Amino acid sequence: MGATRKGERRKVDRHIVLVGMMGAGKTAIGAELARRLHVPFTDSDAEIEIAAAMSIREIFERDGEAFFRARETQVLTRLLAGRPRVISTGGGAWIRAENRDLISHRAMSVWLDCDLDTLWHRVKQRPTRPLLQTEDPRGTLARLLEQRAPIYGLADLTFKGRSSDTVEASATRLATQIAEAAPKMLEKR
Ligand SMILES: Nc1ncnc2c1ncn2[C@@H]1O[C@H](COP(=O)(O)OP(=O)(O)O)[C@@H](O)[C@H]1O
Ligand SMILES: O=C(O)C1=C[C@@H](OP(=O)(O)O)[C@@H](O)[C@H](O)C1
Ligand SMILES: [Mg+2]
Repeated sequence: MGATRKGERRKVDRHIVLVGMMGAGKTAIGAELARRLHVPFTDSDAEIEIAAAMSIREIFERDGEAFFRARETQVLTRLLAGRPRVISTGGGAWIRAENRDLISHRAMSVWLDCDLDTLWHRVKQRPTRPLLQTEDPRGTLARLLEQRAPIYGLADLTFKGRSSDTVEASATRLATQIAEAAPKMLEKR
């Protein structure tokens, strides 16, 4: 059960899975959206880190990306089998066809679509993303965005981020957009 506003109880009968590029705000907006809908929130990267007792960066360094991707699919499988929640994925999760199939069966997928400048502004300070530890991280981000955008576009819903919005404002707008797109899923009790 959930509520978008005080006194407005809703039932959430499917997972909501956020996909999109690094820095799009999946982790930040996902947590806020879950609070609003009164459902649990899980970030798949955080789950992988807890299970491995290592940071994403350490996992990439020690075991490589292929190992990380296998753990990511395992974690998503487990989370999707549970009760409805908001799940924020890592930016590469939706790119794997196997994960898209898993997610599509059990969830509404939402692409947090953001322009390159906004993404870069948000990720450039933080050394936590191993894929951006390159000579030209902005160029890497641009290339990944170009390659991945058509695949993110396969998500059930596209949410256009605005650089001027706060996380809270984005979560409010996203909750409204989801309710409009899937009124049955967020039915008022
Ligand atoms: N409108 C906004 N939407 C999303 N994130 C925002 C916004 N404004 C500022 N931020 C900040 O940008 C960062 C987004 O990073 P994060 O949520 O980790 O993205 P992702 O999980 O998609 O890589 C966070 O630090 C968040 O607080
Ligand atoms: O785009 C990607 O392939 C990745 C995105 C990261 O998550 P965020 O999108 O939450 O930064 C994390 O899963 C890992 O560094 C790989
Ligand atoms: Mg994240």
